[in-house]
Amino acid sequence: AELWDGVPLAPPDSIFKLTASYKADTNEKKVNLGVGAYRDDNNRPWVLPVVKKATKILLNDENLDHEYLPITGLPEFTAGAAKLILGPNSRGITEGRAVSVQTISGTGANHLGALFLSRFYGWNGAPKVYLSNPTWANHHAIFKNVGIEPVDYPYYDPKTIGLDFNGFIGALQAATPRSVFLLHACAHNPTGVDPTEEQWKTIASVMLEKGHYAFFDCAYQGFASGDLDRDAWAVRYFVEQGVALLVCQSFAKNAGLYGERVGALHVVAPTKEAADRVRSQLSVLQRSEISNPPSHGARLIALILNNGELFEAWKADVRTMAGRIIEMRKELRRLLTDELHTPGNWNHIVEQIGMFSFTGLNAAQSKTMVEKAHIYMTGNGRISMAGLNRQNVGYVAASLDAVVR
Ligand SMILES: Cc1[nH+]cc(COP(=O)(O)O)c(CN[C@@H](CCC(=O)O)C(=O)O)c1O
Repeated sequence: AELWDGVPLAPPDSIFKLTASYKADTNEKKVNLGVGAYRDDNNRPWVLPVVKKATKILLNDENLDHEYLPITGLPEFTAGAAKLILGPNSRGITEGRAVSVQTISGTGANHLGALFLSRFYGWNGAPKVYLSNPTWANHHAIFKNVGIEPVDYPYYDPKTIGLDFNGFIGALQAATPRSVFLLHACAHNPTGVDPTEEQWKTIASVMLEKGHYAFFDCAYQGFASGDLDRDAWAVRYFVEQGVALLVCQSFAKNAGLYGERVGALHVVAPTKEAADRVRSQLSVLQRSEISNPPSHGARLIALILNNGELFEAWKADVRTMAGRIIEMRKELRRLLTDELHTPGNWNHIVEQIGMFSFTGLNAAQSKTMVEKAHIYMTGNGRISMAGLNRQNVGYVAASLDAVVR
């Protein structure tokens, strides 16, 4: 047999394939509503003004070197990142129970968290993780890669194009005690449907009662409401309530640092002594995989998080991005409802929050949007609202109207 004969041909990743197809498309009407990456009103990637400021500061820093970072990353980055998501006065931080490790963006945090659980969590039988149905395209592969079997929990209700809250709670109650549930902290991907604060409180109380573990994935802090603290509410509430948890954090979207791969994993342990042991094992795992993380993006975020003026400027930039997306939600819903009188109810376009909208289009309709209208979107009906702008929103609305009629 030839070397690698046993290697099967894997299918291309759905989201990255969409981006490649969009780039290859020569039709001047093409619109990219695929990858969850922010674009300004001229459909250009947006380098946040605050990131430009921080970059200049770095470039003028005579002492800047290219030495290794510690295995757990740049300390002024991880400390700032922990405060950002857990809250500046979090008991997890003040009691020394929060373990923070800089990772290769949000994906790296998901991976390291999953790898750690696969090795050290007290599993009831075969390792498994409950993932929302639907969830981010990459979640299943991340957990399978470390030997944790993904299992779906009900999350989205196609009838209401909203949250299947009863199904979700039912799954929490039916699962064996101390099961691991992945929770989207805010701006659920792909549905844009988040639990209300009241619903989060019920979810937390059932998880406490059952001893479940909350594996939070937070890739869009600031993108849902435009307010960094509001979007961290669920995570902070769960820490306060004493739910066992970890949080995966990404700065790809809210800082526009997609390709710099800036993220962190925060594990909140029950005691400081446990935290020290968890940190030591996370370091062993990180060392064998990447040894230590890249410095550039972490330095930018550390400057922004630890300098009052830059932090305020960043909050303004986050509000700009969230604000433009919310404007596009309103405009798309207005066109469909008031101008085109498109069949169906389109209120979910404005009720959903964050980067994405789950349109309710089925696979065939989504396919038609790509093939006929050159509007690139995922097969599950998800559109990235950041791909909309004043120039193309009319064309997208007309195309949506055509496929649903
Ligand atoms: C829920 C979630 N978690 C983690 C990540 C990882 O992000 P990063 O920090 O870059 O590793 C993403 C990005 N998902 C959007 C971007 C492309 C991708 O799939 O990755 C998306 O769904 O379009 C998420 O949507």
